[in-house]
Amino acid sequence: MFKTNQVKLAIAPIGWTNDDMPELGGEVTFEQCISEMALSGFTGSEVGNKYPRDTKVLKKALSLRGLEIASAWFSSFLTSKPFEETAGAFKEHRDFLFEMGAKVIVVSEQGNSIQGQMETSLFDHKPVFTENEWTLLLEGLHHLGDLAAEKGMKIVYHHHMGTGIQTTEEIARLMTGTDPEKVSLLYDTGHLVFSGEDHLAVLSTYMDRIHHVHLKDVRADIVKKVREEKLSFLQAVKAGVFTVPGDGLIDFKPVFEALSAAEYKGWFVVEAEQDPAVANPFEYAVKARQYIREMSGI
Ligand SMILES: O=C1C[C@@H](O)[C@H](O)[C@@H](O)C1=O
Ligand SMILES: [Co+2]
Repeated sequence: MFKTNQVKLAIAPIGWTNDDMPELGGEVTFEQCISEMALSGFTGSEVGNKYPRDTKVLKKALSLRGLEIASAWFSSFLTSKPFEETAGAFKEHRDFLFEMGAKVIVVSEQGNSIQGQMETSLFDHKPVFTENEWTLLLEGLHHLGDLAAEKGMKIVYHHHMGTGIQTTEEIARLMTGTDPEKVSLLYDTGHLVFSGEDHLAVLSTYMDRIHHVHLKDVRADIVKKVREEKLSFLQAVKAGVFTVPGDGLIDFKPVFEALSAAEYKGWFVVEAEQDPAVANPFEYAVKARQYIREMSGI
């Protein structure tokens, strides 16, 4: 299906230690995490809070295990703080990723976000941007795209539950309001399906803007529970709303077929945050690796 030199397969450390709730997997070491990633057959990783920030140290630890850095998350506050604050932090993050050899930078707007609030009902209190916030966001993203281009890199925008860019309509406004040369899209199956969006329609509509993919599956019974019990995003994660591809309700075959037909080039990142005390991350990484091989040939 895919040409093997055009796509690569990574896994995010969030299944081992969760940066949004560091108590989940707090006891798991950096070495255990990256060793298990390599042992389960992945060749890349995103960056977690236990990863050394010294690029020489990090490169050595990763190359010993045949791993590369695919990208890393960046929280922008374009709608809620002066642009200079986001720009300063972004440049530092960009330079770190550039040094690590990554080509794309994951950006998600966290102004007014409720994703980090433990008690806020996800489906009742999702932020909706005002016109002024839309302007700040779109202009700010163009500037971040320019800063990324200084290093030959791209920003890939991460739509996310509990933020101002979650639904199909919000993604559409973001895509039509930004220059494709400056702002690309990160496609995250789990967030779209959790939100109730048609993930295949989003994929086909924005295929030419998608330059990074997060592969996450969703447990249908937990989505129902989150809606009925008005849980927050973090409570949903703790309850097990996300899992690895092949373990939830999403059929990944059409996702891979569409991306392969469009000759997608870049990283696929398995990203399935759940409580490592309940879902052993190594076991789930092996399960994901096997399912992806069966579904895509990667
Ligand atoms: O890419 C991601 C990074 C996490 O911090 C986030 O909460 C998760 O859900 C996600 O998709
Ligand atoms: Co993601």
